[in-house]
Formats: sequence, structure tokens, C-alpha cells
Amino acid sequence: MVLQAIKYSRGQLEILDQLKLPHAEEYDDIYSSTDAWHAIKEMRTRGAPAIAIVAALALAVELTNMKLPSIAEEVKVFIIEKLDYLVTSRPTAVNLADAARKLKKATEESATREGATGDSVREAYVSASEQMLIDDVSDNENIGRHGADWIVKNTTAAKTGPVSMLTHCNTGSLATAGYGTALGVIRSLHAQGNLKHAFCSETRPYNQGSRLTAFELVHDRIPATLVTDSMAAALLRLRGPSENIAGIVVGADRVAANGDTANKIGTYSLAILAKHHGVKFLVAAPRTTIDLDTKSGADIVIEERPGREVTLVKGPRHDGVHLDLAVVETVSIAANGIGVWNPAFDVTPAELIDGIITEVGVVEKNSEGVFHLDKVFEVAGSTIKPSTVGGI
Ligand SMILES: CSC[C@H]1O[C@H](OP(=O)(O)O)[C@H](O)[C@@H]1O
Repeated sequence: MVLQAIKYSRGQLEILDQLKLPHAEEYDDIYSSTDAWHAIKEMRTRGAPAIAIVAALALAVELTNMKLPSIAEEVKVFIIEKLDYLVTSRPTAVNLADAARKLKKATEESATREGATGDSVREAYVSASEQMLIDDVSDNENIGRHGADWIVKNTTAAKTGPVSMLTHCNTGSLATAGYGTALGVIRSLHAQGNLKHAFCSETRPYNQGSRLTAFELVHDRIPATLVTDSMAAALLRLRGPSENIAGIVVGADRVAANGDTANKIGTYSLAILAKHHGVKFLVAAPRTTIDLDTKSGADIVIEERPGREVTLVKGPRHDGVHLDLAVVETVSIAANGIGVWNPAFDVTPAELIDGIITEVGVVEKNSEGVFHLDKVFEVAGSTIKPSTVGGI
């Protein structure tokens, strides 16, 4: 069975409730933009690409099932207001704002056409949002292939045989419309026969790694080991050579124009470790995550989440022998009264990033150490391009 974070058919949308994974696979119906806003805010659905797609499709479902005004302008205004509302659900990942911008443009263009009606504006929106779902999967498969090819060609480890990679957070089918970005690179290495082992970090405090990435790796029968975030340095120092670790590959929530990258908290420290241990540090992200309007990481808003996500852990009861899925408990793991800082993301400076893997190729810094990310938008569409291994 293929792992699906998002189930969509015209007029119907379901999301896999990721707060219940890995022990329960339950889907929630999403009937409206409001349903989507709360699902994104609560992180029942999460992951930069998935957030954008769920938001876009939720509005498509709402429009499909509602009694629509006949006047094109009224439907256009409704759509724009709902997109502005959806964008407020989570601030750091740019994909949602990027999708809203593109959907507004498609809506405004349809509303100005000769003979435009409420129905024609709705159809234009729904078709554009459905195309985003389709494009994301093909983009991720291209990211996987480009990333795997680059690792095989450009890492020392690959010269001796199949490589191992460490990844952080969840960037797989549960963070996208399918296949994944950084985890897609690991999937592609595995499919090529070039993966020795995948290591995934727990990713406190939300545990996307232990709950979601581990779930995907077990599901796909990819040889993998879970480590805590604090074990990453020891892993590279003590097992890097024996495991033939080639590098660390992560996703992104927003890549600034200079290559500074906002991603799950803990990413920055992994980039420092990669530099210290002489392994590659790679960011895997579709072009919808690259934000040329944000000049550098200093301009990226970092979402801070409730302290209870650090101090409380929720899950099914385990008595040390048996797992009781029928009893979900919340456990306090911190002293009452302690202050908590809980930034959901950090920013990794471009100088620590060896390559940014996109669906049209891997971007590397030039001889002056500068990323020119504008180049990736000069490639027509997301059509499969000859691998640009070695960088654009
Ligand atoms: C496909 S990259 C997804 C990106 O989003 C995650 O954040 P969250 O789980 O809070 O939505 C994480 O930063 C991943 O790298």
C-alpha cells in the first residue's frame, strides 16, 4: 500500500491524522478552508508541500460543494479572502504563500475573461489546485533522482560502494503529496541499489523522525536506524566510516534567495556536524520552497509553538511489554514551572550547504561561494531535465 497523507477526489478531501501516527492510521474529512486551517495549525497535517496542497484543495472542496454566486467577481473575492485566511495558519513554510499567490493569479485571470461566470472562476481555481497535487509527486520523483545521482557522483563514500545517509524530521510521503523530498532522495538511492543504510533522527519535540520517517522507512522496508538528535555527532564520529555515511540530507520550509534555509529545529546543528566531519550537507526542496523575495535567512519568520509540545508527550499506553492502542495517555516530562523555548525551525546559512536539490537539478555554489537560485526558475516547467549532476 502506498502511504498517502492526502486523499482527494473532486469534492472530497481526507488527510491522514499525523498526530495519531505511527500507531493509528486514521483519516479526517476536510470540508472547508476552516477545517484545513485548524488541521494545519494543530499539525494533523504538516510538511511544507503538504500544507500548501491541503490548503489549496480544501478551498477547492468548499467551492465544489457550495451554492456558488453566479457573478464571477463575487467568487473571485471569496477565493482571495479564503486564501489570505489559509496563509495565516503557519508562517515559516513558503509553499503555502507561494500556492496562494499562484492560485490568486489563476483566479484573477479567469475572472477577467470575456463571459466569465462564477462557475468558470470556480473551475479555474479547482483545476489549478488539482494540478498542484499532480505536480508535487512528479517534482519529488525528480528531486529523488537528481539527489541520488549527485550523491553517487560527488561523494567520496560513493566511490567505495553503497552509501548511508542521515536525515532529519519527516520529508517523505507524509510531508508531501507523495514520495517526498529528502526522504525521496533516500528512496531513490535505495531503488538504485546505492543505499547501504538510512539513519533518521528522532526530531524533538514533535518527533517527526521517530513517529513519521521511521514509519515510512519500515513501511518501505528500507534498512534504517533511529537515533536521538543528541546522538548525531557520535554517529558521524564513531560510525561514519564503518557505515560509509556520505552525508546528511534534509528538507526545507523556506530557502532564501542566497540559499540560507529554514528547516526543522536541529537542522543547523546537523549542518555544523557535517562540515566538521567532512560529509556533504544537502537540502532537498521543490522550487515552490525557494523564495527569491526573501533575500536571506535573517528575513525568515520562525514559528514558535506552545511549550507543552516540549513538556508533554502523548501516545498509546505501553506497559513495557504490550502496546495498548485503546488507551492514549499524556505524560509530563519536565519540571512544573520551567520556562520553555520552542522554535519550530532554525536557519542554516548557505555557507554550510553543499547543494540544493530541486526537481530540475542540483544547485551548487559558484567559485565565489554564492548560490544563484534564480537559475532554477529559468528552466521551463518541472519537466524532467537531463540530470545536471555537478550543479547548475
Ligand atoms: C518536505 S520538507 C517538510 C518540512 O516541513 C517540516 O516541518 P513541520 O513538520 O513542522 O511541518 C520539516 O521542517 C520538513 O523539513
